[in-house]
Amino acid sequence: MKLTARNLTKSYVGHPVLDISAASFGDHGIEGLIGPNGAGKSTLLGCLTRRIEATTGTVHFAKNGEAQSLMDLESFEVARLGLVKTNQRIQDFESLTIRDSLSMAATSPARQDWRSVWRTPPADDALEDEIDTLLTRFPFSDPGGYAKSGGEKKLLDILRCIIVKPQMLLMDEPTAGLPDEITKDVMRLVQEKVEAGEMTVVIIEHDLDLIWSNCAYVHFLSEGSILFEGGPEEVKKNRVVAEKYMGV
Ligand SMILES: Nc1ncnc2c1ncn2[C@@H]1O[C@H](COP(=O)(O)OP(=O)(O)OP(=O)(O)O)[C@@H](O)[C@H]1O
Repeated sequence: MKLTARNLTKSYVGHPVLDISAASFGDHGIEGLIGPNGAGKSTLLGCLTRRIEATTGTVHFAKNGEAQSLMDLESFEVARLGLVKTNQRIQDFESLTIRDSLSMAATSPARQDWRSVWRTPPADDALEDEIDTLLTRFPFSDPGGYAKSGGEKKLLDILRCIIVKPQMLLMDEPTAGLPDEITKDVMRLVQEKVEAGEMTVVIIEHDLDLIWSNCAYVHFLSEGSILFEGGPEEVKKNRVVAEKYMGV
């Protein structure tokens, strides 16, 4: 699957924050999207998934060689197509237990407003097994109850996005608020899914070690535009990236 954007811009009250002439994601397994604070990374992912209305431009999502414009879709319809984004901000999970939250995500991939869901989702043996496996691999302090800390809510958000079985997963700062060990386990799970050909991934992250060690391709965004793209070694050595981001 491939996600492409053309002439994509976003302005807030006449102030431009995004200006992408062309961008393409999905050819490299795990891709990184890096850049300074305020560069427009979250805005770009928001525009790609229709959570943010772009000022101009087009976004297409191609599956099996057939490209579909996303511009007339609501964000939940984009998720239904298999393009799913984690949340930078931690959502309120107080209305659903961890198990129900995972179960609901898996059975209702199109549903975006999880807080509006109150009923208990239907049981399914294979799904229950999958949830058991995830909860063994990622232990919560109260696995039969609710996600408690900010880190647990963040982890649950990521696991819900993965259990949906997206074609492409967009991760906005997955390490923020997560202990190092959990981050490593999450990245191992993501690597497994990517290597199995189940999904591709785009990661926004300021932890550059995570980017260099996981991403096969990196997009560098600065002041709303993609200034450089390439393999991690090329990006590390690039003069513009070094000057604008790494303070060299
Ligand atoms: N709703 C909004 N109204 C006005 N300006 C906004 C809004 N959302 C974002 N911006 C501005 O758009 C610019 C890009 O923000 P964005 O969050 O996309 O950057 P980012 O690269 O993800 O930054 P960070 O790495 O700090 O998360 C920033 O200058 C930000 O202040």
